[in-house]
Amino acid sequence: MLFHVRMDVHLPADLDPEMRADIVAREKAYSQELQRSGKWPHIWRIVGEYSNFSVFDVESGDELHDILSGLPLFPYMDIKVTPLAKHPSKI
Ligand SMILES: O=C(O)CC1=CCC(=O)O1
Repeated sequence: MLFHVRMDVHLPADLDPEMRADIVAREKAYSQELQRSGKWPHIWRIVGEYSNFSVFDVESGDELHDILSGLPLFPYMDIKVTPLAKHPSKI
């Protein structure tokens, strides 16, 4: 199943810089592992925002929920998930 996901990151301005760097580094490693596995085939920066558009290719909504809730940045994100289906005009 394919899901389109928008993630908006809201890190507190007063977050300790070392903690911030640690969370961002762990987020990158977590994300890149899922990209290598094929479960996270697209991630795009939204120009001018600390946000991304991503596409996930997973077995179920439950699997996606587990992946998203495991993101190190999850406590600092607003996330909007849109399930995708085949478009009838797609060639
Ligand atoms: O920077 C972001 O958009 C948040 C994020 C998700 C995966 C990642 O590596 O960074």
